[in-house]
Amino acid sequence: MNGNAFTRLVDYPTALRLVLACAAGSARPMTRVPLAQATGRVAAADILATTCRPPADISAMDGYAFAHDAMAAHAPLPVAGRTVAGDRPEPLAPGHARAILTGARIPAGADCVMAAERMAVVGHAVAPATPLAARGANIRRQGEEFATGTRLVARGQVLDWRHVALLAAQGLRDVPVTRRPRVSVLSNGAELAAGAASACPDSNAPMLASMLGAIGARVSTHAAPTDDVAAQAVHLRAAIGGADIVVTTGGISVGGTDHMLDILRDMGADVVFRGVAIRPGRPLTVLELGGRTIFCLPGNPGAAAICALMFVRPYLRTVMGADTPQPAIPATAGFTADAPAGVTQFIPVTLHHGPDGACCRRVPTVGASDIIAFSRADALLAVTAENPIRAGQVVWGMPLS
Ligand SMILES: Nc1nc2c(c(=O)[nH]1)N[C@H]1C(S)=C(S)[C@@H](COP(=O)(O)OP(=O)(O)OC[C@H]3O[C@@H](n4cnc5c(N)ncnc54)[C@H](O)[C@@H]3O)O[C@H]1N2
Ligand code: MOO
Repeated sequence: MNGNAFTRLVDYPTALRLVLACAAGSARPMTRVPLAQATGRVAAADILATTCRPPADISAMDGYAFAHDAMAAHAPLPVAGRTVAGDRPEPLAPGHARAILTGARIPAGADCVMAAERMAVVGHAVAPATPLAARGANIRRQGEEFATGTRLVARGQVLDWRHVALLAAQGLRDVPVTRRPRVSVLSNGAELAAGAASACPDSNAPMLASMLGAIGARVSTHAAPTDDVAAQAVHLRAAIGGADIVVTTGGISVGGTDHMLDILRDMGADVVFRGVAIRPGRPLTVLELGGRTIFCLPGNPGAAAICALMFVRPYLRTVMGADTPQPAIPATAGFTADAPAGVTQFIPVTLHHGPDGACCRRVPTVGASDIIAFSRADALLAVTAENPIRAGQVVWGMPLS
């Protein structure tokens, strides 16, 4: 044992608040990316419409445009020309109709469109075959969808196909986004050395690279496959160099080979908190060093996953400027669960379609070392002594992917 015992655990809400406070001081600078690469990136500025939509009055139908009064009084009207999408049409000659296609600008002088299948063609003229449509019918008015100056995308929006469509329709080719934070992931422990007597493949680094890369981080992975303090310090320094954020796993508990905290303290890091009242994941320790936040996650893969999901992921979203919260999914609990006093317990669940909407079932887990439970689960639930889960109650699942 060493002098790094978990003497003052912070509770989960406090730990999350402290982590997000660290993130608040390190907002990312801006860059521009082509729309095709914008999915998952965070808008770095509000984007306002430079043109309204539709940009002019346009036809909603393939058919005929005409002046309502003229058609009411003098049908059939002779057809003069055709207007298609992309044209700038000549004004309509008085007393005439114009063949028009969907999306085409309405010629000046026309104030009504009827679909072709509702019109009778009489020689070179057209007349309604059904009751005459109302004045203004089948015309999409200029700006009816949005006006010039409308905010199309808010700063902090996580971009997806919906925003890509909107921005592309404005003729934009790229979009201002926050830069991707560089995250160094470092796995610690002599058991990770290929030649170890009882070698343990490193699953934490690939897991974290996958999880954090998926939300936009640029992740590099490092290994300190040793329990030697000096050697671990060398690997840690290499991981810190060039990174905005460092995430280590292993070597953060109180065992004789758990050196991360001592090494970081020797480097001058300030401890933000040491240990959180969560299960699994209690050893999570967060420090700040030279403007970087350093997350020391427990080595147990299940515990490392929970700490990354519940702390590193929201931290990165905040650093990237995302202001939309991670969506949570409501579901009816199909089970009962309690937690000990003073602890937030995270339990994996599956989500199903039930008779009254989504319902969830508990996934069996052997605890912090478990790596298969998450692959069978869809979401995590938080349980406390004050907020136990009772069968039939609506709970909010935090998605795992
Ligand atoms: N006396 C105490 N012992 C422990 C405590 C405690 O409070 N007092 N806390 C326990 C808890 S909770 C956890 S979680 C673990 C965390 O310990 P460490 O963060 O120091 O992790 P290690 O001991 O290095 O490794 C734990 C476990 O995970 C495996 N591991 C490590 N790295 C990887 C990796 N990259 N890929 C896959 N698996 C990895 C490692 O082989 C160990 O089996 O401490 C408890 N002990
Ligand atoms: O809290 Mo540890 O992370 O359970 O095994």
